[in-house]
Amino acid sequence: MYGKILVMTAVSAERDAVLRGLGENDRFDVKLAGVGPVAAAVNTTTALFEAGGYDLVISAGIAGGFEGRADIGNVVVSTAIIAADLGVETPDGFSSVDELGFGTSRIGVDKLLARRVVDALKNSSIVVSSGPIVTVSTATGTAETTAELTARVPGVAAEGMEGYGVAAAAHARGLPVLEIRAISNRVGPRDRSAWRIGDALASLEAAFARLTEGLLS
Ligand SMILES: O=C(O)c1cccc(C(=O)CC[C@H]2O[C@@H](n3cnc4c(=O)[nH]cnc43)[C@H](O)[C@@H]2O)c1
Repeated sequence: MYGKILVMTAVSAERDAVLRGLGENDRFDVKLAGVGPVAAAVNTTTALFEAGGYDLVISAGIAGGFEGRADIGNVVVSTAIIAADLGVETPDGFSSVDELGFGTSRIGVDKLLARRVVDALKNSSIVVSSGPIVTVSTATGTAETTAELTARVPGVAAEGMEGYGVAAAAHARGLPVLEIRAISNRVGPRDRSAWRIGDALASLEAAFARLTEGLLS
């Protein structure tokens, strides 16, 4: 289905987990995006210029999961990639760039592709769900922001810091994009002691070990 696939992860621990999952597979390149949407957009653009011929770009890594949508250790496959803090604050609340007429904060995902990946992951021990994944420049750390995001983005499942940057770079080259995140923590009041990065990296590895079925068959 897809020939050559570029996977962008923020940090090397995520890249190594993805590579362990993929094993020997020369159809995937896994490169570092850096942390945050700007670094991700710049580094994805560079990767796409350095080596052409990609058919699909994937933003992958760990993420926060929204309560009731994705628990720690679960994997989330994006149905949309949304820059949740791209806009302005007004006395009446947040207004997105879409509402302001300055562009779009939402990059769509091929629904059939997302479904194929979810189905491939479901045939394993991985607990997988799908839904919008938001990208933020400042990770959520309060109940108030969590509630606001949940109200503003119906069905939001996970929060990361790179997806929209990777997606914008792919979109600019006319390439399809997907975000796949393994949950390390719950989105909400900051509690570093509750983070389970090891569990999330193990899920990320397991997901990429299964992924080839959904993408390449
Ligand atoms: O120290 C903290 O309280 C803290 C809270 C949220 C995120 C961080 C990071 O350092 C995240 C960096 C990295 O991990 C991804 N990630 C993981 N969980 C989340 C999250 O709940 N919200 C946003 N991003 C998250 C992110 O994509 C970055 O690559 C520290």
